[in-house]
Amino acid sequence: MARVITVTLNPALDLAFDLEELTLGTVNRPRNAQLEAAGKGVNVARVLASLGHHVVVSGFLGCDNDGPFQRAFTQLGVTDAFVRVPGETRINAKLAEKSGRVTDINGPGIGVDATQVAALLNSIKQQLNNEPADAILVAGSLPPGLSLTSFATLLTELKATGVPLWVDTSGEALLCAIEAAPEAVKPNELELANWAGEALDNHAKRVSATRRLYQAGIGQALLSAGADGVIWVNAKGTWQSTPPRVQTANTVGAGDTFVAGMLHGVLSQQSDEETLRFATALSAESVRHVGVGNALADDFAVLLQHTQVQRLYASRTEGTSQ
Ligand SMILES: Nc1ncnc2c1ncn2[C@@H]1O[C@H](COP(=O)(O)OP(=O)(O)OP(=O)(O)O)[C@@H](O)[C@H]1O
Ligand SMILES: O=P(O)(O)OC[C@@]1(O)O[C@H](CO)[C@@H](O)[C@@H]1O
Repeated sequence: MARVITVTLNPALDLAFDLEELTLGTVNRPRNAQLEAAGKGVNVARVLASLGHHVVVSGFLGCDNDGPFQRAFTQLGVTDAFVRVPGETRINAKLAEKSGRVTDINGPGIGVDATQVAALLNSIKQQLNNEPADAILVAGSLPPGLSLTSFATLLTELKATGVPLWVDTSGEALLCAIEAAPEAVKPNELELANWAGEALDNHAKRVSATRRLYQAGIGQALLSAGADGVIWVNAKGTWQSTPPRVQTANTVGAGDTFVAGMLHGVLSQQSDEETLRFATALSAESVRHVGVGNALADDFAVLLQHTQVQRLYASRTEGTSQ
């Protein structure tokens, strides 16, 4: 089993509401409400730990409400290396309607300063000194106070440790991450469109943009496009997957489940086809309920069977003019 350090710079307590239908400007009374320790890297850690990997969770956590995180980390059996900062970690509201539509309200998060960023880097390096890691994942948005320049420096320092660096972020932070050329990035369609400078509204454009992402120096270029599936470009070629049809209840955490599934396959030396099939099926499993995907679901073998995986090109240049 692998050892992975997940870094969530801006974690959250996710408050998931299960609504028949959201009506703006009125009192909405959900059928259920659930509060859970989350944030992208924490979600990835949940999946990796459930698959038997050793996980160190890191990032910034507010001192004043870290109880639910501590309880979750103990239950998951992950090592808590979060740097504590004064104040409260944000609470993000997730409003899921019966139709499958989800509205996210994500707070800005707790502010951090340069001293705390330096403490975080030292703490991750300390973890690496204690025991080597097979991958570092940096996931989610940047908290207030962490500038793009500091983020770029953090990524450069993490990359310099020699441990494969995976990044899943959005907006300006994604552009910054791509500049740093980590081992892997996993934008969704809108996020990659922002980098590509055009809407990725058809298959050909999605494939072409993901191949350009690979050419920009990303070893594992991964584009997720919801129910339309995934494009994956690496040194061995270009792959496409399509998830099985599932009843969508809550899509929050689907991308995180997918990233965790990919890390699991790659770090377990599974074939590319097996890796992509597993990660795609697991992320489809996750949208059927609140929370991350569960590989122990009764019908997981059926989901795997109904996940389509196809190799589009055998090398990164096949099918191009290069
Ligand atoms: N409606 C769906 N049906 C089946 N599978 C889905 C659906 N939505 C998402 N998935 C699976 O989850 C993966 C990730 O979803 P998506 O592209 O929406 O990521 P994301 O936008 O990063 O998600 P997140 O909400 O976690 O930020 C998809 O590639 C797909 O495999
Ligand atoms: O505001 P960010 O950091 O971009 O995203 C945070 C978040 O929406 O991502 C996870 C789902 O992927 C949730 O657990 C969490 O609330």
